[in-house]
Amino acid sequence: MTTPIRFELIKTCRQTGARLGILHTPHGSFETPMFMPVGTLATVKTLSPEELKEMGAGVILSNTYHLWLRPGHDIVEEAGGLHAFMNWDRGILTDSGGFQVFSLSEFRRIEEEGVYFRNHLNGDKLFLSPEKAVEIQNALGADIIMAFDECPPYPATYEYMKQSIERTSRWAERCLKAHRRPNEQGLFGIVQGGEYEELRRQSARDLVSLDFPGYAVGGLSVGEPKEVMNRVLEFTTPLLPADKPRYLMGVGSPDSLIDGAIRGIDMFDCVLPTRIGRNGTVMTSEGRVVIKNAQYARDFSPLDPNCDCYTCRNYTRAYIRHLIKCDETFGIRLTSYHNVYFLIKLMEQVRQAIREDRLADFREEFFECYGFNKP
Ligand SMILES: CCNc1nc2cc3[nH]c(NC)nc3cc2c(=O)[nH]1
Repeated sequence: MTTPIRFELIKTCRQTGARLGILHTPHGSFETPMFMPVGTLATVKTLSPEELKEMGAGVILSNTYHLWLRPGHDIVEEAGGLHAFMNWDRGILTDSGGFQVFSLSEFRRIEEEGVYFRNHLNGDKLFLSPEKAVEIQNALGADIIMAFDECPPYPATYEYMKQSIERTSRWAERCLKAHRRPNEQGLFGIVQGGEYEELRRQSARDLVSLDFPGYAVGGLSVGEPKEVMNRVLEFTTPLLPADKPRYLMGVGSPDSLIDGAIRGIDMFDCVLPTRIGRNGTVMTSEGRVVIKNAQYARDFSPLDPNCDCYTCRNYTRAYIRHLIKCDETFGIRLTSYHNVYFLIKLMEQVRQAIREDRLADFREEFFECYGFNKP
């Protein structure tokens, strides 16, 4: 079977072990480590495909659960798939809906066959199974689709986690069997196991034996301390094939992106840049700026003096503060544009540091400048 997703390992950073790679997809090839902007409802909120392209976005995410409910995967399929529907001709990854079921719907019942829960919009009873999640993603047509898994809450007992990962492995096999378009869409397995090394090993062993074209590390960025995430990555990524892409779901903040790349992660996604952008918080090379603060009322400097994005080249903190205070839509467009640009450019700097075998030095400099604590 010709897999549509291929990971090309270019080099490994001598200082940290981080990887520089190229992710080849049916909609283009993109360097890794990469940050993938999230476009839950088939749009990266407030930004156009042209703006995403000009800032260098390669792969963006859309959300199976949400698109299943609205507009319905049948309408997207009729449009010719997500790329045609949203006029995006680069890479698209869809998640499988599992996470939303666990995070959006308080009522739910998990059975072997799948999950029973309620539509978060109107309370209707719903059912998602590995087969249904793959059917929806086959209709949406993303280049990378995700297995249907359970992302247990943090913390979870060893006993609960063990039976959960064993079911997630059985679900992963059912996803592979249900996948109708393996030559056009790469199905990634999701490793679970919480903070338990033995369970991460068991989950990774099960999934690697099924030979997926790529693997995600799931069950993280769910409220655990950063040290726990880093420790889990340290003993999980080495269990995954070096010639396959590794995707850390739901991450993240600038420091977590750097620390994840150092621990062998190639792909990241997070709603952070557009979500905090909508309430007027921006990431800058000197730390976070909450633009509504009175201190910026007469500050005619750019959001970030070291940024060359459209927002920072053309508008001042005072002006953007004014727009946000007045609830002017253009304001959140400017903050969202800058935040997505910031993370995409951060990954460019990470890739350059890997080329120069100095990612640990870069981490030091960035943390110093950004104001993160050292360890
Ligand atoms: C593809 C659906 N499955 C799936 N999505 C996830 C999405 C996440 N998003 C975050 N933090 C914001 N952690 C996540 C974990 C998972 C996970 O373990 N599984």
